Amino acid sequence: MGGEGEGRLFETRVRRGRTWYKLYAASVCGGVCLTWVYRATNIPEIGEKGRWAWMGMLVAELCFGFYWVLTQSFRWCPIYHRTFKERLSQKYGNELPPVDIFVCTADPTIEPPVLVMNTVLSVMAYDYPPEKLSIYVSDDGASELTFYALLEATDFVRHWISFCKRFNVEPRSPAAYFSSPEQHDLRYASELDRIKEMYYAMENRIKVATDFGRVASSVNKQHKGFSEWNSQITPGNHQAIVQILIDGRDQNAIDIEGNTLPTLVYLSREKRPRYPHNFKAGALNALIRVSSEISNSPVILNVDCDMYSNGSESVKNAMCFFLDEESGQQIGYVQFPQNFNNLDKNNIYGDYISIVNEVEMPGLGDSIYLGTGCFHRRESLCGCKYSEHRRMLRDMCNQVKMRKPEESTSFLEERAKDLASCTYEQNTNWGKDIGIKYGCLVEDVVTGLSIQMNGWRSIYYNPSRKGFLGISPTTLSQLLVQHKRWSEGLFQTFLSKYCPFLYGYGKIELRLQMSYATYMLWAPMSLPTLYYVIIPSLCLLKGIPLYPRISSSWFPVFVYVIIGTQAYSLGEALWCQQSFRSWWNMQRMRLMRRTCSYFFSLLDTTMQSLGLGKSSFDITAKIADHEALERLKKGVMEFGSSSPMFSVLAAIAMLNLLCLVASVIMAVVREGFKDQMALQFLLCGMLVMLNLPIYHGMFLRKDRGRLPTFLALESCLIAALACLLSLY
Ligand SMILES: O=c1ccn([C@@H]2O[C@H](COP(=O)(O)OP(=O)(O)O[C@H]3O[C@H](CO)[C@@H](O)[C@H](O)[C@H]3O)[C@@H](O)[C@H]2O)c(=O)[nH]1
Ligand SMILES: [Mn+2]
Repeated sequence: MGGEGEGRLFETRVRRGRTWYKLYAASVCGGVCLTWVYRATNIPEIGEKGRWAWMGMLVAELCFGFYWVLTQSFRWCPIYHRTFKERLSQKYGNELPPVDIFVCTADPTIEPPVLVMNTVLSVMAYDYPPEKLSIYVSDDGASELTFYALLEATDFVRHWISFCKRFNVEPRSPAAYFSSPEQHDLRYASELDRIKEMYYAMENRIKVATDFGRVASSVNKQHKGFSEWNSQITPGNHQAIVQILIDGRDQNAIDIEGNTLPTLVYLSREKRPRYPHNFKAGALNALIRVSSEISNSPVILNVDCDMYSNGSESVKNAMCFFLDEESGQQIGYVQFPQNFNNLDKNNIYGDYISIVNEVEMPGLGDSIYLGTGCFHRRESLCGCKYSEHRRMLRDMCNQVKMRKPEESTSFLEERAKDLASCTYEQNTNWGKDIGIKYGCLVEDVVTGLSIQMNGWRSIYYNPSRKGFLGISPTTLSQLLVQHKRWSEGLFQTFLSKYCPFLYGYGKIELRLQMSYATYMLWAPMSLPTLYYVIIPSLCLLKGIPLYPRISSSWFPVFVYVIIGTQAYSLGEALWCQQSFRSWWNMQRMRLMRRTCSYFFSLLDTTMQSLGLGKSSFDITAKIADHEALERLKKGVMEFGSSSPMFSVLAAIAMLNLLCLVASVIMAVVREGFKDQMALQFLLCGMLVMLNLPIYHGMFLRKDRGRLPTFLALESCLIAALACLLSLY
């Protein structure tokens, strides 16, 4: 898309070394085909032992093979973008288009107001003309504590913005900056102390209120906005609340150096029990409408409340794409990667975001919309088709917020409330053709896909300084629940009219269709995985061979496929600056996600298609208790609660342990080691190794994060029963 040339604001490069990769991929592909041939030609005769098990293996391996082909879409032709910010300032100076920034929050207990406020402060301090920034906070929790935190921020930000700009500090979330190891410059030590003190005093006031559960009555009088809260308000039942906390058009809204401040708006859309609120998608759509009334900027950035801005140049970077004269017109959105600042160094929860960011996403050509850290052109989000666009973005560069005489702040607020009412969307196309799509747990992915279908291109941009940092789950059950929600949403999308192969056919590249499908098929891939972690082990116990013997000429084929794919994935992890241990943990978590999250989401999807049950958006917690954090630091997995998912995990772990131990005993006591069992033995052994933290959590640990005792008993029982049943 981007290219050489003086005037270009960005360039696009293709990664080198692809020929080697293609040779490798072709050889693995050949290997996989050969394993299929072996399976198909060696099925035991009718009446022979293991005929069914064998056929199941064939089906599972066919699934794995096809899935592997899908994953090649990422690796075939990865591209990278680079922006030229100097040229942007040469060309446009401060004449840049205005930007609306949306921050979503939904629950003051699991998303603490201080966290939300830090995210808001970080985006208010962007290195961008402040009069062109408007920040909108959507609070689905309708919490006066969140409102209070923002109110506090309106004062602090006057100092913070000028501090950031004078000393060019990064990152610009105060909490993150004060705790970052980045060397603070001694030249401004006294200023730093002063602003730190101011921040912590404010943080303390907010925390006191948060602990108390509501704001003090003295604070209550400080702002008219508090009058919206009365004892009847609950998150699910309240009127629309819109408060313009800072009006950028107001002459008095200035920082301590006299520069204009960005606009800041608090919004809590109306909610009533009888009206579906459509979770985050509904919140974003209300934001789109409310912002169109107040600032109506042509570019929109949306972030989750935990995703603070870590790089103050992100807006300018995004503009390099939108304002590029050759291809900028067609770009519908620019997605920055998700990154996390709370990953432990051993990576016990096998976070693979680095692989996604460095390897998979660059391979798409375009980008998937990931729900946070994404800049949209307003038109693309509002359902306009690419060819229909009229105004060029660069013509909007001079658009500044002008106060029309009749538009007082309270007048705007009243108008905005109508747009945020729960009846507004009735009999409209909101959630269908306009705005974020409804009815899907991964509203972001579907919305991105439909923007691409409307003819817009998209950019995945991964700068070396990470643009955004958020919080990833810190307990195993949080993580599994989050993945369940994703895989459920993704699979439902695959089954819906948005299936990339049908919906996207002829409209987006095959490679992109395949990449979408790779994620959307997580849920059904749980079945072959479950088969593979149960049946070969049971067959090992029973003495039914499922793989070629060591002396067979098929043996090297299997070994090549196994070692080839594993070594490659290790190489990829190392290339992404992960350690061996981190890679090993990723393998474990991949297994757990597949056998638990994906399996449960498959079950739920099936139930729903039978008309039983309904999916819900379980918000990911952004806090953890102190003890649990200590364990995380030590690299110990947190089980804690007893979720049904853990029963499956534990049962599979016990089953493999039993099969391994029993087969070792039998080999020693009875017939000696059979060489046709070698690969099965290896597989079972590997599974036991991967499951070590589960045995540890069941039998050895005493802390509160261990697996509950009854779960240990239950899993032993199930595993023993399965073994006995398979023997007879
Ligand atoms: O009714 C709701 C539910 C959630 N949210 C907000 O949505 C964001 C994402 O929720 P979170 O529970 O943190 O989701 P994640 O597990 O982090 O979700 C990832 O996946 C989602 C799609 O499932 C995307 O929308 C998110 O941007 C992406 O970070 C948060 O800011 C929430 O406050 C709302 O505003 N209203
Ligand atoms: Mn999140």
